[in-house]
Amino acid sequence: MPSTISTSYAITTRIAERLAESLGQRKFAMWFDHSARFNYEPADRRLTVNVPNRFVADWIGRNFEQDLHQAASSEIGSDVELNVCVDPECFNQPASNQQQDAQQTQNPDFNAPATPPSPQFQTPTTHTAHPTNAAGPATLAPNTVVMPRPTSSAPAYSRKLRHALDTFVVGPANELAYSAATRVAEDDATIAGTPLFIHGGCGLGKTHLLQGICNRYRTRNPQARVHYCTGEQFTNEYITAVRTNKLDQFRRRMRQMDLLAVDDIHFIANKSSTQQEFLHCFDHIELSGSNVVLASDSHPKLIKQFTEALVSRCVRGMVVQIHEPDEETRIRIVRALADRRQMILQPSAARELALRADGSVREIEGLLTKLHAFASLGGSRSGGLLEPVGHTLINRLFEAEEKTGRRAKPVRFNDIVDTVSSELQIEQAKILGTSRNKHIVLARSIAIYLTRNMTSMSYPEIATAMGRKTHSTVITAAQRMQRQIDENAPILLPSEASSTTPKELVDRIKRTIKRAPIS
Ligand SMILES: Nc1ncnc2c1ncn2[C@@H]1O[C@H](COP(=O)(O)OP(=O)(O)OP(=O)(O)O)[C@@H](O)[C@H]1O
Repeated sequence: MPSTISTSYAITTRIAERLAESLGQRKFAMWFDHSARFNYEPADRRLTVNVPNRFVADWIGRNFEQDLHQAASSEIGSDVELNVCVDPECFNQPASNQQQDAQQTQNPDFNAPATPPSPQFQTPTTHTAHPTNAAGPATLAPNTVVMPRPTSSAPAYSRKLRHALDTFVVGPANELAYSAATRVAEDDATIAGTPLFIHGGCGLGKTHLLQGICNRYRTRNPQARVHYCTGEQFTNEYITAVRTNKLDQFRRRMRQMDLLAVDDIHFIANKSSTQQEFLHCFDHIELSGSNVVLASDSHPKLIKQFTEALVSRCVRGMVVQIHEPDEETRIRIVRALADRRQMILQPSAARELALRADGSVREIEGLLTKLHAFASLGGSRSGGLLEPVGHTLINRLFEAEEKTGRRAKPVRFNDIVDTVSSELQIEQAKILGTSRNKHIVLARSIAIYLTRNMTSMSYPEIATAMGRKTHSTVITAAQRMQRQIDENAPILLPSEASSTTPKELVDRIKRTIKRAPIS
């Protein structure tokens, strides 16, 4: 059994337990025990609740959305996407089919070349009121409804898209993406029919922008047909349509959209038939002057197994990247996210958190959730209630995280130079020196770029650490590295057998630095 399935199983069990605790056993038993099936997908931080009919979906959506969110985010440590899906079949499946079902999610495309639909879509799905271990026979536990099960149906009730453009904090790293998003959302006639492709690392706000676009578009055009889904949901909807002989309906619906937003579009990369379907849909929408907005973790040209046709459609529109936010933006993001949780942070605490949290905004979110819990656990009334959270509490949180090994100590300049030196097999003295050899210059630029991104050091401080009198060369090096990452032209290093790209190289070194044992 793939470990992700058992992990997901364990997580959904705990989420259900938390939910039962917060709702009370009676309410939980009434609405979830026999009529809900949970599936958590860690990669997407998405919790799907499968229910047998629309009535239950609506009820759960209206009455328990907050509790579900609360239960899931306290378990995961950050907010999750929540879907409530009607899937009657899910409640007819014998328990023995569950493992098969779970394994079949690993199948990348339901109708990979020239094969009939895979059994995934012929096998009836399972229901049991109790948690079932995907690895073996059902184990019964009262009042818990958990079963890791893939989502194979389109969400019938998708909770209201929660992100708005107004709550997006804009800074140099994301202003281009934000401005493009605003133009699409406001139906700017000069870009009608021009697709928008937003790409960037994990947790940097792509979903936020896509949902924000849909929400604003809908507010401005209440009659408009707007559809937001992930690449995975698009795939599932398509597969379901094929399986149920409703392909025509699916096509009509998708192709008539005024705005189609597909998040994590890379999900369809290795699925040839889904890609083809999406391409036709894309063409129809574009030709009618409507809008397609896509998001992915990479530039379209770098998504492996994207067909040439799809890449060309994507790149002829607006392709914009979101970068990791700079220090000032991060501080504003910390404040905005704290506001969302009704937490009051002292200014120095917001700064401290912004400096110590990792690159992604999701990381900041996770820390705020923990901070909130930490404050309550400590018996303090701060952390969202009455007293502002200060520096001390944040230091205590980080100390606790370091002790339990959940967080490495802050990265230091020397750690970075050390790692760059051993990864690229270039002596530290050379990295800190003035040689213009192109590989040494690259190593130096990477070290500077990562120091700027992974530590709180300012450019003048980095210059001093590098033994430079002024910081202008340090800024140039960081900018050059950013340019190389954006262009991402392959490079061949003497220390490597095959070529790599600057992004891959920088990400790899970053991961090594993060994995380094706490010294
Ligand atoms: N600039 C920002 N302003 C306010 N909130 C932000 C910003 N960037 C990210 N966030 C918040 O951080 C969280 C993660 O963002 P989001 O889910 O949009 O990231 P993502 O780029 O789609 O990540 P992934 O690729 O992992 O799906 C969300 O709660 C989002 O609201």
